[in-house]
Order: sequence, then structure tokens, then C-alpha cells
Amino acid sequence: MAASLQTTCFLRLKNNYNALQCRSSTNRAFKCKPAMATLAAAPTVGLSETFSRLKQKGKVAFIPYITAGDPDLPTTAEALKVLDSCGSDIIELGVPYSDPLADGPVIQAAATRSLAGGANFDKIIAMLKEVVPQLSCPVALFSYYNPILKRGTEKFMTTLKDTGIHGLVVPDVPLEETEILRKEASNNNIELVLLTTPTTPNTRMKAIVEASEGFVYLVSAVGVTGARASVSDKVQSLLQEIKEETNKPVAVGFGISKPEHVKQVASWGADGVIVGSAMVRILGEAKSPEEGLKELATFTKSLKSALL
Ligand SMILES: O=P(O)(O)OC[C@@H](O)[C@@H](O)c1c[nH]c2ccccc12
Repeated sequence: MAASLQTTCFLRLKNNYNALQCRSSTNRAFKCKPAMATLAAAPTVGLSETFSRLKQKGKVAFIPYITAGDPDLPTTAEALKVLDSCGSDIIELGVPYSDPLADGPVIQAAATRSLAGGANFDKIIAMLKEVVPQLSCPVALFSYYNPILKRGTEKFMTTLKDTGIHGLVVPDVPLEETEILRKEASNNNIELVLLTTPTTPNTRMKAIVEASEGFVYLVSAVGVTGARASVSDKVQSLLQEIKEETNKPVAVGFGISKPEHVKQVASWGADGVIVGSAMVRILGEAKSPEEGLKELATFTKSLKSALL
């Protein structure tokens, strides 16, 4: 561990979840503003309320995605605090899954590492019960449909509510099967975000936009997740088409990985910008968790500043 870190770490066993508490002279390097850790943060507001508050200030939401348990759950706990303290407005947290068909190689590898490291839904929830009260921004959980069905939709949603999760994205649930998900989500004040893509027919896009809660997720490119060299300028017209149908906020994801991408998408009228693979790569491929957290803070600040 680099001497500059002089990190003193101690393990505290709690709720089936080893809490790696790092206190280090460079901890400030991880945090961009005083962490909320010491005082329980005020309860966060939900996704749509977050967007309306930002809109009143003429701001665009910065929304990072990371995979829970990659490289390990204590690092995820720290990464959530780093992302929050470095200006994230909403955080997407992925539940690792063995068959992430909508994910590209970076997030697939993250899910594989996380599952190999023993992460599972119960341990992720135990970690979130510790961390969510320390965050000032809402968390939207990302889960494929099958793990929800296996647990039972009602039980899954009440667990999210009890954990203080505000949103849910289920990338592989077809619109026709969202009825029960939407009912249970609404019973538990969970905002169920639906996705529309560049190839979604207009009538179907209208139905998706109508049913989506929290925000509408506009997938910017066909294919799977993964950083791209540029963001398709088709996104500009897609945003206009969606905004003709709804006043709901629209956040754009897929391929966004540089400050210029963030600026471009915001200039086209997006209410939020989502960055996943580029964040996941930093955490998953760093020489050490501490190094990954430091790089995550630097990267987050560089993307957030493109929105200021
Ligand atoms: O990784 P990218 O290209 O930055 O895209 C965001 C994406 O990772 C995140 O929103 C996400 C993770 N897994 C998904 C599955 C489907 C749709 C979206 C996602």
C-alpha cells in the first residue's frame, strides 16, 4: 500500500457484512466534501423529487452506476460515499447477476468478480442498511428480472423500501410484464424506471414513457453497455421525441465516459446523464481498493464539473 496512504484499516463485523472502515490521511482525497458519515444524513428524497429540485436550479443530474460487491462489499460501501460526496445526484447500484445479457464486457466482468467474491442480495442489502442513511443522494437499484421473480416481487419491493432505496431499474423486463412490478413498487414508494431505446417504435415509447416512474431511461445506443468513443447525435432527436410526449425527466445512458460526452448530452436537453462502465472499470481494475476509490473520486469530479 503506498506509504502516502498510511491507511489504518480495521474490520468491524456487523450484520453479516464486514465493514472495512478506512481512516487515512488521504481519506479527504476520497471525499470531495465532508462526508455525512458522522451524522445520519437527512432522509433523501426520491428520484422525481431530485430531478424537480435540480430543474428548479437549471441543473442536470449526474448519475453514476457501479456494480455492488466489485471488487468487494466494503469497497462498494466506500464507493457509494465517494460518489455521493463528489456530487452524484442519484446513484445506480447494480445487483450482480450470472447472465447479464444487456451488459458489455466491463460490467459482465464486474458481476463475475462480485459473485466470485461471495456477494449476494442479502449481503448487499445488509451493506446498504448501513450506508444509505449516510448518503445525501437517492439510490436506484439495478436488478435483472429473474432474481426478483425468485425472491417474490412483493418481498423484493418491501426489502427495498425497508432499506431506504428509492428507485428500481429492471433492464430485461418487457413492458407487458411490468404490471405486477409497478403495483408492488408503488405500494412501497419505489419508483420503477423503464427504458426506451433508439429502436423502440414510437407507440411503444409512448407507453413506456407513460408507465415509467422517477425518470425515463433513454438508452443512447443499440447493443450492450460499454464506453463508446462518442455519443450518437441521434440522441438529440430521440430526446425531443420523448419530451414531446412527457414532462417526466429523461436521463441518457450507454457509452458516456468523458466530460465532453456529459456536456454534449446535457446540451441536447437531457435531465440526467448516466455513466456506468467507465466507473466500473476504475473500481474493478485498480491496483488496490484504496487506489480505485481515489481514482473514482477524481473521475467523478471531472465528469460532474462538465455539468457545472
Ligand atoms: O455502462 P455504460 O455504457 O456507461 O451505460 C450505463 C449502464 O452501465 C447502466 O445504466 C447499466 C448497467 N447495467 C445495465 C443494463 C441495461 C441498461 C443499463 C445498464
